Order: sequence, then C-alpha cells, then structure tokens
Amino acid sequence: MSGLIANTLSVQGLTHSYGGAAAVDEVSFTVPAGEIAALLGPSGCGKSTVLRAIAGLVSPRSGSIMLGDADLGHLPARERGIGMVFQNYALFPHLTVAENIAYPLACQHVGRTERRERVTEMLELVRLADYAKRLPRELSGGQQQRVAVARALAPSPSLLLLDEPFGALDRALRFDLQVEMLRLQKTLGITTLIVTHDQEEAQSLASSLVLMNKGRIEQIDTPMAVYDRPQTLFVNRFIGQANQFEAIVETLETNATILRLRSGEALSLPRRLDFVTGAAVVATCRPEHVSLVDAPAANALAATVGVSVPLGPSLVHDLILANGGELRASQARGPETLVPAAGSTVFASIDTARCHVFPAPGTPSA
Ligand SMILES: Nc1ncnc2c1ncn2[C@@H]1O[C@H](COP(=O)(O)OP(=O)(O)OP(=O)(O)O)[C@@H](O)[C@H]1O
Repeated sequence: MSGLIANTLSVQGLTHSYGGAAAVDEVSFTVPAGEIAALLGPSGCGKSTVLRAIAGLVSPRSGSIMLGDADLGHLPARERGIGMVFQNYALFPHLTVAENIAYPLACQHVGRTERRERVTEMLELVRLADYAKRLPRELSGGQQQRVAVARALAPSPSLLLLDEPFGALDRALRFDLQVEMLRLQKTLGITTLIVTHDQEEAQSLASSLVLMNKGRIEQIDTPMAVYDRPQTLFVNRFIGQANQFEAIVETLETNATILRLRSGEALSLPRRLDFVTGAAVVATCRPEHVSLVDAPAANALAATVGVSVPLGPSLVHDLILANGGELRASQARGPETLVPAAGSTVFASIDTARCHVFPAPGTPSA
C-alpha cells in the first residue's frame, strides 16, 4: 500500500469517569510511529474507555490525545483517520464482503473505479480474493474478522485500533489471525493499539505493553521486561504465573537479604533489598525458578507432591508446603524425566536470585 505516513500516538493525562466513579485516571503513554502497543489488564480496568476516547466515541474529562501533530481531541470521530476493529466483527449482514470493504470508501465519496481497485487490493491483502461476493454469514468467524480488518484498513487510516479483535475465536484460529495481523501490520507499517485481556496475545503481537489496573497504568515496558522485571506485585501476578510468600525482612547485609517467611523458614536473596529491617513484604518466584531436590538445602522448602502434570515440553508440579501453602514448580521434560509420585516428600529449591520482592499490600509504602 502506498501513501501511508505512520504517526506517533501520544496520550497524556487521560482521565474519564462515567457518572461519579473514575474509569480512567491520568493515563499517559505513547505508541511510536509504525509500532504495535497493547493495552492489557483485567476486566473493567479501563482499557476500552481509553480506546473509545482515542476513537472519539467518548469525550474524556481531561487529557490530550495527539496523532503526530494533530490534536485528535478537537476532531469529531469520523475525521480522526482511525480504523477500528471490534470483537464482534460488526459487518453489515446484508452487504457482500466487497460491499462491506467498499462502505467506508463510499462514505468518503471515493470514486467507483478507485473504490473497486482498493477493494481488490484489500481482499488480496487479507487473502480473501475469492470471497468478494459472499455474505458475512457465509464466512467462518476468522474470515469475517479478516473482512473487518480489510474494511478498517481500506480508507488508509493513520491509526489502527483493535478492541479484543480475536476474542470470539478459538485458540488455534486466534493464533493464525495474530500471525496474519502481524504480517499485515509489518507490511503497512501502521501505528496500532490493541486492547486485550489476553496476556499471551499481547505478548505475541505488541512491542510494548501498557499494563492497566483500576483505571491507572501500572507499568509500560517490552513484553520481556514486564515478565522479567515487574515493577508491582499486580504486574508480577498478572503476567505469567507467580508463587507468593508473605515474609518479613529479617537481615540486610551488603550483598544479601534474609527474609523470614510466615511459615518460619528463611530465604536468602543474593542482593540487598531497598527495605528496612522488619518490613512486611511479599516475595514471588516463577514456577520455572523452583526445582525439586531430594535433600534439605539452603533456600529449599520441604514439600509434598500434590500432583505432577506433563504439559507439552514441561512437567508442572503442584506442591504442598509444610504449613499447608501451595507452591508450583515447572521443569523442562525429557523422555527420561522421572515423574514423582503424588504424596512423596521433596524439597523445593527456590532460585532466590530470580525472586521479586514487593511491599506487602496495605503497608504504607505499598
Ligand atoms: N457506558 C458506561 N457507563 C457507566 N460505566 C461504564 C460505562 N462503560 C464502562 N463503564 C465502567 O468503567 C470502568 C472501565 O470500563 P472499561 O469498559 O473501559 O473496562 P475494560 O478494561 O475495557 O473492561 P473489559 O475487559 O471487561 O471490556 C468499569 O468499571 C465499567 O463498569
């Protein structure tokens, strides 16, 4: 496609409330020109409200939304040059595939010949050239969504907004369409913002994740950084899996910190944490940073095997700690890997260099 100039999307201090309660509070982020960012967070955290404000479908109480040099806040929705794709496709049921794609062009009074050329180009782009004359109900869910994408792209928008675009599709099809979407986005180089509550989808599509919770931003980072270096307990628990231990900071040394777990055992971390002695904290570790050993050792917690489940290339163990708490461990699985019997006693060795420690929720610094 020619003529597309990618623009940076910049959202600053966006705040909105429906009635009294704040739905979005001082949200700021940028999506660099030509990149994909994902707005990610649990249901009700305000993702769709941010998207609707950018699209011009709600008027935020305050904040600015810029696309390149254009202040979108002063433009009506139809003049913002934004393509949108929703979860429910929203195709016109009585129009053919070609007519659906041509519709926004007709609204813009694009001439018949140019319209036809553009529809052909879009159908080829989403690989549906043979389906032009079909009605939406004669297509699969995945094909309907590709038509919705083609229709959004037909008027050459400067920004593409996707709201849970693959939410209605099954897992395998979702993956196919995500790959397809990445190919399209790379081909067109269009600045794209996708809203999803599916962390895998966000991680596979976006170069940057904007993590939201209760109307606020918790962290903005690359998918790898939010997984490896979560800044809050919420992010740590929302992205991937995390075992959690309530603990007190017992000793702070130059290059080590000893945490006393609620269960009475100690964990020694090979770095000095930025807490005071006696602080209530929550330590977390990913299942892949817990390994099973058969003898007591430093940073190894006595446990009983609840169940061990092979999940593709991994063997996942659900362990029960001496104090009744649960702990999940995950190890790479080979043909020779022994599966421990349920009820057997093991020691769960925690890689404390990979643990994260956060203020306990409810403490003054949390
Ligand atoms: N039209 C509305 N009127 C009143 N409250 C609303 C309206 N739309 C959303 N809300 C409220 O605003 C908050 C944020 O909603 P929003 O739809 O932006 O969240 P979301 O993160 O997109 O959720 P989901 O993933 O479930 O779609 C929620 O508490 C929701 O109940």
